[in-house]
Order: sequence, then C-alpha cells, then structure tokens
Amino acid sequence: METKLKAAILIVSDTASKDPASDKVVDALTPILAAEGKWEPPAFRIVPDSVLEIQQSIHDWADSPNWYNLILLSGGTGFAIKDNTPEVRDSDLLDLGLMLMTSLGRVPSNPTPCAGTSTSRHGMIAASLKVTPFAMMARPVAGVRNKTLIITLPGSPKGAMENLDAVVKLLPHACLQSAGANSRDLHSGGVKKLESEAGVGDHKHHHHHNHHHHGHDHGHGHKAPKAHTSPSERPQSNDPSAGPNRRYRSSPYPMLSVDEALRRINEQTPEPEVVEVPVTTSLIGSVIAEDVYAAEAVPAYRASIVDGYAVIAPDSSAAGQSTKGIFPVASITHANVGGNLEPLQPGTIARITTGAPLPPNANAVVMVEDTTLDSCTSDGQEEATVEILAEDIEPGENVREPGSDVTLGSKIVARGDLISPVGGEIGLLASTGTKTVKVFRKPRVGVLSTGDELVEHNDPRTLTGGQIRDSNRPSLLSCLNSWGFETVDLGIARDTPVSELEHALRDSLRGVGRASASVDVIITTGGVSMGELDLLKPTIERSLGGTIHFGRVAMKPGKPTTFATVPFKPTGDATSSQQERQSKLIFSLPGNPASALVTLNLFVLPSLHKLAGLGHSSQALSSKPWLAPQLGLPRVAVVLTHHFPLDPKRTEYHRAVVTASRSDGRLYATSTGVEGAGQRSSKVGSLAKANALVVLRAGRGVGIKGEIVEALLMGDVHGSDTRVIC
Ligand SMILES: Nc1nc2c(c(=O)[nH]1)N[C@H]1C(S)=C(S)[C@@H](COP(=O)(O)OP(=O)(O)OC[C@H]3O[C@@H](n4cnc5c(N)ncnc54)[C@H](O)[C@@H]3O)O[C@H]1N2
Ligand code: MOO
Ligand SMILES: [Mg+2]
Repeated sequence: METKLKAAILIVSDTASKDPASDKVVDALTPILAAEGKWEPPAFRIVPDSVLEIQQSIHDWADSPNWYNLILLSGGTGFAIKDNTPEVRDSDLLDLGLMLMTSLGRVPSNPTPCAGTSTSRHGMIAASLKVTPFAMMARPVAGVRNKTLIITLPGSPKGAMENLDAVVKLLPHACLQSAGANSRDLHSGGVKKLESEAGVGDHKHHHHHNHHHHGHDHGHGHKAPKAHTSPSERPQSNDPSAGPNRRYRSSPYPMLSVDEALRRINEQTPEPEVVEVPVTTSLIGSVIAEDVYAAEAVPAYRASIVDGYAVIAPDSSAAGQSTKGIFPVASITHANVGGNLEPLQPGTIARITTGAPLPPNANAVVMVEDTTLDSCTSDGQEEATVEILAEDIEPGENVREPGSDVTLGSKIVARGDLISPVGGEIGLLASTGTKTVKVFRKPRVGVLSTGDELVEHNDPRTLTGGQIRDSNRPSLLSCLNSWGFETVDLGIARDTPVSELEHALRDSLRGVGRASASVDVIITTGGVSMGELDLLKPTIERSLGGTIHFGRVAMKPGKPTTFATVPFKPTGDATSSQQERQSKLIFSLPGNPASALVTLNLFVLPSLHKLAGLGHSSQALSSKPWLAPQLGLPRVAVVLTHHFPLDPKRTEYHRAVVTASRSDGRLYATSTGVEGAGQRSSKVGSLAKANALVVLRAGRGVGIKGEIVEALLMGDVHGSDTRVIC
C-alpha cells in the first residue's frame, strides 16, 4: 500500500487559542485533504498570534525525525505589521509569508564545507517558488523548512478552503520536491538568478525591508562588502555552513557613535508599563507612575510635640496675662488614648506625652522642664498641683495641628519619583495609610553566556584545552542585581549545535525552561564579532525574526556590541498580557569580560532605566530623550592623576578609581592599570576596584595629568587626600 503523506494544520488565533471550540478552520480543511486520498489525517495545533509560538510549532513539525511533509498555517496575519500604509494592509499575508521565511531560513543542521548554502530571506522565497508550483500565485505564501513545505492560508474558514482547494492537487508533488530538494540544489544557482527566474520583484523586497529595518541597511548581503567581486560570491551572512568564500571578511554593520547607539536603544525601548502594587519594602527602586494624594492627614488630631502639660494659653490679644503660676493637674493624656477626652477646664492643666492628643480646650503645651512639682495627691501616687515657670506660653506652642505634617489630600509622591532606599517615600506612603501605589514595572532581565569553550565557574574539574571559566554571567548578574532588577540566569548556550542558542533565546522570551516568566530583556555575551562561530546576529535575525539595530560601535572596549529587538505578542489572559511588553530587547555584548561589563553599564542600564520609568520628568531634554540625566550612570567631571594613553580611533571607557578629595573637594581619577594588559578587554580585573569609566575621546597621545575629563560613575565614591598640582 502506498505510504501516505503527513500534514499538520497550525491555527494562529488569539480567540481560538483561548476557546478551541471556536475554531472552524481545522474542520474546513481536513475534508479537502481527505478527499485526495493521499494524506494521513492531519495533526493540528492552535496557538495564539505570537511569532514565537508559531516558530516553535513549525520547529516541532519540520525539524524532528518525525517531520511532516506539509504545514498549513491559517491566520496569524496581525503580528507582523507595524506600518500603517494601505499597501501593507493589503499584503498582510505576504508579510506573514516573508516573515516566516525570514525566521525559518535557519542554518541547516549539517553544514556542507565550501558549498554555498545561502539562507537569505530572498533566496529562500525564490527557492521555494521554484520547487513549488506556487509561483503562479500572486504572493509568495509558501516556503520550505528542511524538507517540509509550509503554506500560509487566510484565517477565515472560507478563505482558507478556497486557497487550499486551489492548490491541493499540486501539493503531493510539491511536497516530494521539497523533501528531495536539499538546500544545496536550491541555492547553487546563485540567489540573484533564482530571484529573477521566479520573478520576485524588487519592490516587494524593499517594502518588506523598510518596515522591518527602519531604513538602515545591514546584513543580508544588501550592502555587500566592497571587497567582493561578483554578486554570487558575496557572503549572505556569518553562517557556519557557509564555506570560506561566503563568510564575511569585513563587518557589514556600520560603526555607530556611542551617542547614536544610545539614541537607537532609547528609540526601541518600549514605554514603561504601569502596575499597582502594595506598599512594602519591595517598592525600593520603583518609579511612581501616578501622583499619590494623602488619604489621611498626619497628624489626624491636635498632638503634643513635647512631654509636659497641656494648658489654656491666653491668646495674644489678652496681653500681659502670664501663664506662670500653680495649677491643679486635671488629667493625664498618653499617646494612643481611646475614646473621648475630657475638656480641660480653665484654670487647670493636664499632663501629656509627646504625640498624645490635646484635650479639648487646651491650646498649648508647656515642657516638663519648665515646671516644678508643687504638691502630690494624698496617697502620694500622683501630682496634685504643678507650678509653671514659663511666663509667655502662646497658643499653638508645642502643638502639631491636624494635617500640619501631611495635609489631607495633598500630593505626597508624584509620577516619576523614585522610591529610594533612604526611606522617605515609603515613610510618607505608610504614614498616610496608602495601601497600594501605581508604579512602573521593573524589567525582568535574562543573562545568557554563549560559547563552546565555557565551563561553569565553580566546576571542580581542571580546565583542559581552550576551556575558560564563565565569568561573564556571575559578573553581569551581580551588577544587574545591585541595580535592583529582577534577573534570570539563563545558563550557557553552546555555539554548536546552533539550535541550542536559538532555543535558549526563544524559551526565555516565551517564559519556559530556565525563565519561569518571560523576560523583557535578554543579555547575551560572546559570539558577536567576526569569528565563524559568532552566531548571535544571524540567529537573532533568521531564527527569531528579530531586527538588529546596530552591530558595531566606535568604542573601546565593546566594539562589536549588538542591539536587537524581537517582535513579541503576549499570550494568555488579560492580566498576564498586561505584564508583557510588545517588543523584547536583546543586548548581545562582546564575550571579552571587560567589554561585557563596560557595555552593560553604558548601554543596558539606560534602557533598563527607561523600562523602569526613569527619565520621564526630563522635559527639557525631550528632543534628545536618550540624554536624560536620569538614564544610565551619572556623569561627572574628574581630574586625571596621571597620563592616560588615548586610542587614535575609538573613544575609550577607561576603568578607574575615582575619589573625592578632602583637600580641594574635587573628584580625582586613577587608572586601574595602564601598563601592559592593564585595560585589555579580556581583563575583567580592570574592573576590580573600579568605580568609574573615564571617557577618553579618540585622539593622539595621552590624556594629560591634571586634565579635567568626563567620567561615568559606576559605584560609590570614597574620600581621599588626593591633590594634583601640575
Ligand atoms: N577579526 C576580528 N576579530 C575580532 C574583532 C574584530 O573586529 N575583527 N573584534 C574583537 C573585539 S573588539 C572583541 S570585544 C571580541 C568580541 O568577541 P565575541 O563577542 O565574538 O566573543 P567570543 O568570540 O565568543 O569570545 C571572545 C573572548 O571572550 C571570552 N568569553 C566569551 N564568553 C565568556 C564568558 N562568559 N566568560 C568569560 N570569558 C568569555 C572568550 O573565551 C574569548 O576569549 O572579538 C574580537 N575579535
Ligand atoms: O571592543 Mo573589544 O571589547 O575592544 O575587545
Ligand atoms: Mg568571537
């Protein structure tokens, strides 16, 4: 008996994922396949409209040993579109198709040495058009991953049926071709040739390219390095399966200034999200999202400021009347009295403690020090009369009027205020009985190390060969924790197999595996430079459908610092979706330990600050929001205590110890090491003891002893006796 083909149906719909019974597409498509007699009953899955969920399903069906011949993907056209132009709206499906191609065009698992197995987006589409008969369809809605043919269909049952009807006869043949055609056959003709044969118009590419990449060019071989002679020779990516002649020999990423890099980070960092939380000490480090008004007055009653005697002081119009004299002690009032107090009768006084409510009629308090005991009660247990020595007690003296500390209804903390560890803000909230406040949710940050050479720092075994201990994760995690952000240790992802990196990233975005809840920001270290196993950039772009906003910065250390975003559609119910952001950030920092820590301080902190709600009140700088003084490390002026060598090309962030001089009140910077390997980017010890990054602009020669330069403060500044006389 003829073996049947395997098909899977992927329904992408937020509604159907919550209520599977509402899906009508599976039932609509199944009979169409069945009628052909060539298909096993299809598998199906319903996922929310989230690119990560789609990718995961396609991975499960296309990459496993039990791979499917065909995936029919219905719906899911909403997430790819950010642009509002009408043409884009019309081509939602096209975009979904293209997006999937991008994210699916991953590195083949068995690389062929020296064979050009390009996996660029355009090559992928063109190739899929060639092996499948879908070139006749106006839009490229089909693709191949491994051996599996993937077809996107509309989300409506009617549309999905019509489209499937139109192609169902061709599917068995197309699937066989997909299964037989390995990527080498598909791509050996050169991408350009296939593109033109398939008639894929350039305008479509641009269209897509623009709104996913915001107009700046990088990667994908669009701007091939000049050194390459013919288009078919140019590398499509840094790809381990690409042979020597297709690898990059110069970086396709433009070298940005630090300022431009910070601008792009700020632009891509989502607006902070508001959550309502109880008033507890865990508020420390949170930024208030909504002005808070006092629900209770402090004090709530007229309270004594001192221990002494409540009196009825003559008001100032009754000039000449003295408070001096002997008075009977009528009653005693302690703080925390219950019930109503007896009014104080004229000519009597009442003993009172600090903070206690004044009895009615009393209007001032005399300190106990300004009195003497005159007589006791007959049992000797209490005061009977007391002499007041002070003559000029005025009404209101030593009395806190109701609301005089905090007026009922007054603003106690404002949007943008930081809840400091000093305790003032928490004290105000507590004193007014504020139960909950709205704050900006602090971001959750995952830290992932990458590299085959890495060994856990506490592994008891002796290192062999090229092994090194993973120092980046502990150092980055401790720095992030010191800033008060929630962190997730994502472990180590090896470079090979590449899927390990892809899965580590995707799982942490989805909140599975090591990350029990989805992270907002992923920080990776390693794998961002020019080595053949530097796979972060291609993985982010191709496997996660992410956008790289920059891949190189003119700075030392930290040149290959990479920043990307991954589109993210929250899943689940409304409450949990409120906890999620629409776009996740990936900071791929260089593997060199000093580079990783410096770029964490310089680039990641300002973004985390923005996510946490800082920098909002800085209206003056609204034209350059990334320069808001609340974002990132504080910038100060420091005096160099010795010569600092300059880099001719790149601005250096030189690790230094800054102290506050008790002699002249200035801040002084001393390098953590200028000789030999002192500031080398592999030397994490350059950050030991360092509390500042001295900014040395690129130039010839040295920063001169006594010169005043800018520094970024990373830690506490201690006092010293430093003084520099030039
Ligand atoms: N041909 C070029 N080579 C390099 C360039 C360049 O422009 N052209 N840039 C150099 C610069 S600058 C840096 S910085 C590094 C960046 O390297 P990667 O980010 O690709 O990182 P790896 O290659 O994975 O590792 C570099 C180095 O760091 C060590 N490492 C990695 N992870 C850790 C960790 N978790 N803990 C401790 N040490 C780690 C790794 O073993 C390597 O020694 O590229 C230059 N090359
Ligand atoms: O940029 Mo790298 O961090 O100089 O070594
Ligand atoms: Mg490298």
